[in-house]
Amino acid sequence: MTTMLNVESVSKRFGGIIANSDISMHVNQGEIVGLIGPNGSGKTTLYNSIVGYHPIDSGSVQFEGQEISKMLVPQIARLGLLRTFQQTRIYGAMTCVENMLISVPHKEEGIFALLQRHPKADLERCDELMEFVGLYSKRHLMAGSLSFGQQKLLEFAMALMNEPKMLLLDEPTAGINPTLINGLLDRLLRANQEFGITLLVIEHNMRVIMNIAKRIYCLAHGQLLAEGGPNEIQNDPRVIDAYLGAH
Ligand SMILES: Nc1ncnc2c1ncn2[C@@H]1O[C@H](COP(=O)(O)OP(=O)(O)OP(=O)(O)O)[C@@H](O)[C@H]1O
Repeated sequence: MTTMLNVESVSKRFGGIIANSDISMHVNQGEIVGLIGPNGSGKTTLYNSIVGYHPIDSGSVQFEGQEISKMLVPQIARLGLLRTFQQTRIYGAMTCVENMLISVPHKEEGIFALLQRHPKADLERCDELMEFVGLYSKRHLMAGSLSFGQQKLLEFAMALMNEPKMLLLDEPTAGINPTLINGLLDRLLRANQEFGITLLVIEHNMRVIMNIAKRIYCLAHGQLLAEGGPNEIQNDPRVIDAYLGAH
């Protein structure tokens, strides 16, 4: 198995708060791996450290064997490693198609040039992905008129526009109704199987993460608490304690 993402002894503090302490983990090519932990355990900080949102204090992050811990977000994105956010980041006053088109970082062109030019390949890919996430009939509607769950699907499609090799998803199902959750889960699995995209998924919904991830890492108080298969993790007394202790 080829290691796609390798995180070695990563630490990050904010003033007196140790958000990540000596975290090591890896994700193999083609895997879906879960990242869980109570609120404030350091999951989002770890994502930000991986994709270059802030410098890490110590440790190493490698993507496909290349050290990326000193690189900036756009450089890392160009290598094919992207993250999504807990809160959707779409422009409500633009159509779904326009949101899709501006999500592709184009050759230093301004947003207006990009919207006028509509590269054909991008438009075709946009249509395919709108179909893929089930939003084709809504593609010319303002993104702000979509339900929250549909906006999450749009955001997922926007990430796919960049043809990532690996996506870090931050609570993809948060705030979505159960019917749409199943639809989103199905899309995540298909993106993994059909497009070959490796996934690391932060998720508070245990049913979801236990269903899609083959391996799960659990953080608590900024440290790696446990790693294992869904059953192992579900029955690990340290994980149970961390969650019970957090409520
Ligand atoms: N920019 C920042 N400045 C100061 N403290 C921060 C910053 N970002 C995160 N922290 C702190 O680091 C710790 C870990 O936070 P983080 O957001 O990574 O946890 P999380 O596991 O993602 O939580 P949640 O599940 O609630 O999103 C928390 O104590 C948080 O307050």
